[in-house]
Amino acid sequence: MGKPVQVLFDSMDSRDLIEIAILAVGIYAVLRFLRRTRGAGIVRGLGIVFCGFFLVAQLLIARFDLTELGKVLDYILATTVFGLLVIFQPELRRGLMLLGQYRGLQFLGVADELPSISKSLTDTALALSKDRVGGLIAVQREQSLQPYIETGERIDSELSIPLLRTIFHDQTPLHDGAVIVQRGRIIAAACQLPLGNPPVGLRTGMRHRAAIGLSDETDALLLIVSEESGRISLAMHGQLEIVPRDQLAKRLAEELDAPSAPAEAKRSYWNRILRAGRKSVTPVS
Ligand SMILES: Nc1ncnc2c1ncn2[C@@H]1O[C@H](COP(=O)(O)OP(=O)(O)OP(=O)(O)O)[C@@H](O)[C@H]1O
Repeated sequence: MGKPVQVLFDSMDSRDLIEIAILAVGIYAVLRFLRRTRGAGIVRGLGIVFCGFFLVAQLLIARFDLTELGKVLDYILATTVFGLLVIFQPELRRGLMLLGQYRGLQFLGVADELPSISKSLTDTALALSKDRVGGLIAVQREQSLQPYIETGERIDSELSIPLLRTIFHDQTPLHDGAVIVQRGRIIAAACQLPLGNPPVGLRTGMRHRAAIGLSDETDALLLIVSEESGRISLAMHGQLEIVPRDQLAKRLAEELDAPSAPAEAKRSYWNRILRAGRKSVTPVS
């Protein structure tokens, strides 16, 4: 066993080392990108099985010169890559979306200008709070909220304050659940969100738990208006932040209006690409 390994090392030149290094960096980047996504378990499981299988197969092919088997394995490899593209389509889409938002590409007209929605959201929340109407609005940022959109009723309308106030009015059929805002538009209402755990010592109901849950699973920003107290809160990264009314406009502008959006804008582009599939645990300041 020692001899073939020795032969292998002796036959390697600097070009092979460069190729191995590039492959290692590529595999590391893919694994980091996929870490803590819903496909991470599949990658780990399938990855170990496939690597073992291919290593043994390649050794046998080289040893016994099994060219036909080699061709079959090439087909299997191509099919596997195609299958992985299908399985990780949401993650790839998110990566491409980040690419579109990269400032360096804006001169190509790749990145779209999004309308500022913080003003409309502030006015909506203040009005709901004043009328003691409960509200829950999820604002999609980089991670797609498509699975949650599909649990509700599709709307696709401009972000209109009267429409939001109407949706959350407790006599309307769509008032139960969350509204989802995507790219500056109201995309769906009455959406069901995953429930999270409230902070220790804070008594909260389902609306706040749903906001914490989604903000823990995705990078969405959640705006919550309490029906009981009129209190306005934001949820991000699994944390709930009670926001005084006079601070709401400033906080929403900081989080949503691109030039001053602190956490996301300051993070380097490649860092964001690599972290796209992961949950952030940064506490809200
Ligand atoms: N999984 C969920 N996803 C989205 N919305 C939900 C979910 N569960 C409950 N809700 C919303 O929360 C409402 C009930 O809120 P509840 O009174 O339990 O919460 P709360 O956090 O105490 O809010 P409030 O302070 O407004 O009373 C429901 O009518 C529904 O609109």
